[in-house]
Amino acid sequence: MDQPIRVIEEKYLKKTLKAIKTAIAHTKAAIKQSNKNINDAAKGWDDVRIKTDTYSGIIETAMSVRQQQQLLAERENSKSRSQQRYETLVKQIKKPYFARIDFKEKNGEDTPSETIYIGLASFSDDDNNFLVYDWRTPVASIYYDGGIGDVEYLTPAGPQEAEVTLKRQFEIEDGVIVTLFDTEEAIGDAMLVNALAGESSTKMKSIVTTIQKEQNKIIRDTEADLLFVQGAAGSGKTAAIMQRVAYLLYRYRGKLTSGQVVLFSPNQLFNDYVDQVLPELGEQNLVQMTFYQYASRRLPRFQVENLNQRFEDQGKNPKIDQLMGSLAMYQAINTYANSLNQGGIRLRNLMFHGESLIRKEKIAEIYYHYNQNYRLSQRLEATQESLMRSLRSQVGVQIRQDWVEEAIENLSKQEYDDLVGAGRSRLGDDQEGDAAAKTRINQLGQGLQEREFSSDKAERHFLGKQIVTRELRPLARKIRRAAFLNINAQFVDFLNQVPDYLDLTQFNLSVAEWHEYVQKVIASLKNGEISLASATVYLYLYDLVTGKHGQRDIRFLFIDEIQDYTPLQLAFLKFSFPLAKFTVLGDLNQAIFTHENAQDLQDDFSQLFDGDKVHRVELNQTYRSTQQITDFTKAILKDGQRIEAFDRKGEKPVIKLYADNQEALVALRHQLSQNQADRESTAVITESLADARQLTEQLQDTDITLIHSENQRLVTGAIILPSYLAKGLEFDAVIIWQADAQHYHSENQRQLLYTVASRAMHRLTLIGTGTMSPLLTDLPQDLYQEE
Ligand SMILES: Nc1ncnc2c1ncn2[C@@H]1O[C@H](COP(=O)(O)OP(=O)(O)OP(=O)(O)O)[C@@H](O)[C@H]1O
Repeated sequence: MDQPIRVIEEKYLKKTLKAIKTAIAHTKAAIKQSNKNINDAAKGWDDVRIKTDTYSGIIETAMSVRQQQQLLAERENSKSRSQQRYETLVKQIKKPYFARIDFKEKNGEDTPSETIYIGLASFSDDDNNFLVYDWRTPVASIYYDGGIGDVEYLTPAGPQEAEVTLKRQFEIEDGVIVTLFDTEEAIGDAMLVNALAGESSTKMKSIVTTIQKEQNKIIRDTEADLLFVQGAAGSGKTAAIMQRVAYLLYRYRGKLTSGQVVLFSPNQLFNDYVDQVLPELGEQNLVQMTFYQYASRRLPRFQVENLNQRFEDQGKNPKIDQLMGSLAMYQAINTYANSLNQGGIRLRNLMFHGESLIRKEKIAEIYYHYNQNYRLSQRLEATQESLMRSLRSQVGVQIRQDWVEEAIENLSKQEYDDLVGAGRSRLGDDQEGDAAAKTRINQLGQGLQEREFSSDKAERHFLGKQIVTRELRPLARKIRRAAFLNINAQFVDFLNQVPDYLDLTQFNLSVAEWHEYVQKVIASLKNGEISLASATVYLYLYDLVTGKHGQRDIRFLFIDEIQDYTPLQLAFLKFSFPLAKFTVLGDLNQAIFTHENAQDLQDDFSQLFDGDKVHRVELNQTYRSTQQITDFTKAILKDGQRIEAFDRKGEKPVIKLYADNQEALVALRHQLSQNQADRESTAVITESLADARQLTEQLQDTDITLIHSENQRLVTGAIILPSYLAKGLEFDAVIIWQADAQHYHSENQRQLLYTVASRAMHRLTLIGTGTMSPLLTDLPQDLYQEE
């Protein structure tokens, strides 16, 4: 029986490979032709005649330059399309598909059975026969959603029922079928076991061949405005969202580009870890950033609190942390900003040559003389226009001032030439083809000639005007950038007024405690430092005052490790990306920053969306770790019962406690060599960065790399890293350093311990001194070995 199946399949593969080969040859020829077309088009530059004598000549020149540019762009586009296709085909010829399904559509009629093959991308031959279907096509969903029998899958026209009669999985390497087997399940366990058997790597891989049904739901959801995924550590949240991005880019191809999809990730290391998945799936990478980067980029004058500082500082005043990140704070900012329509805007004088040219009182008068119905953004815009008018009228005033006379006297030859036009850049010099440049050329006439003046007075007037305009330009820029708003003062004013805008007692805070905190914030602002919590308040207030509406071009926003965000941060992101559909993923049990507050997060955030458009998916099956490690880590949690381990056997986690640090270090060295001998790549995870640094010192003579900053690269081989940098990553073997009562003693660290322990795929060792951490003493003893 086996033989004929293999023969049939080999025949189909041969036919497919042959067609792909032909397509490769065609595409190669197309690329060659495109290159030739581009060269031909480039020659067209020789025919573009530059005429600058007359205005119509200039326009004619600009038009032919533009035409020429368009022609080239079209040909470049066509080349890059062919090149992309070529790259896909080259991948396809190695592994054209990974599955086959035979099914009948159930639509009341007696439809014939269909066979389709599923691969990374679709492939059709010259006669438009689809030999392979992209895994993202609606029909391919059948493969992921069920076993043999009836399945329902979603098409753009609505749900469709089908009866599946065969599911076959393939492993094809370099165009050769290595294995093939039929399965009755959704995704055969054998395939999954195989996929999970590999070793950890510094780069995440795609899971396209073994996507699970629950994950498929996440990947293909296009209805939700907010898709909330709660999933245990290692349940494939990150893997699923990378697939989802690839799916969305396919589903909305032509309308959606990878630049319109943004992922907020826990740290830079994580960005580095996942950056191969999309290229592997034949798509371009999305925009990835951390909240810290987002805030820092927008606040270049401040040193925003980084991951390490945030980790070390947390919990100093949990009540304040909770208040600063709450939705009550979000509301307070809204109400406060609204009140600025009546009064209270903080402004700066507009300074010119060391004196205030337009005083802030005057600006305030302008700002508030507009209609009551004006919104803050309109008020600001109208004020800017009015200030620009005042500035323009200043030209006539300033031109008569002594400083202008002096400036004219002191002009060097070069400055003079610059002002009167000689040596100024001309159309084409800087590729600038805008109307202003054309007009300038038109006015200046041809060549590097100087302007002629009818009299000394006219010359003086001309020069004076040029000088004053030049000097006033920075001020004009300030007005356009609304730099007359004193946003620092506004922020502090808001903080001072917080007790009037929200109920401090709800957060168990007294007014005195609050003001003490505000003083600290002011002191750090003076040092140019701002916490992440304050930065969020600051930016939101700034956006409301300046009437910013966020980035409207972003269509999909992903937030990984959402439990580390505050409700305010999320509300702010919703405001900042108003047209984006949100996919947020997290594990409330891994809340290493927000702790128990994370539990309310889901509800808080959902409030901001239309209830019908909020979808929730829970992933409880874990894939990363062996059964023994998952059973151990889930027992660390108080309510980890729902987490299900994947049936993959391994060693039990080992807890090793020693009398002193010296002995513990000896054991650590021993474990490191053992792991190395067993080819298990190891991460030694410490609680803090200081601990990681100290340990690295102590292991100086060992081949081990300290990962101290998120901007580093992950390397192969043994590494040491602090807990907060391990988020989202995984390693063959993990050693938790100082896993003892002295270091992991507080209930607050339970989630941290769970997070770090759940990074291990095959081997978990906990090494400490003294007594066992109280977070572990309650664990059933059969879940671990003690040494
Ligand atoms: N369907 C699947 N097929 C094969 N491997 C899978 C599948 N789902 C998840 N995995 C693997 O399981 C591991 C954990 O996945 P991932 O990192 O996405 O989990 P996570 O939920 O984001 O975890 P954490 O919250 O701990 O960061 C990865 O190695 C991933 O490739």
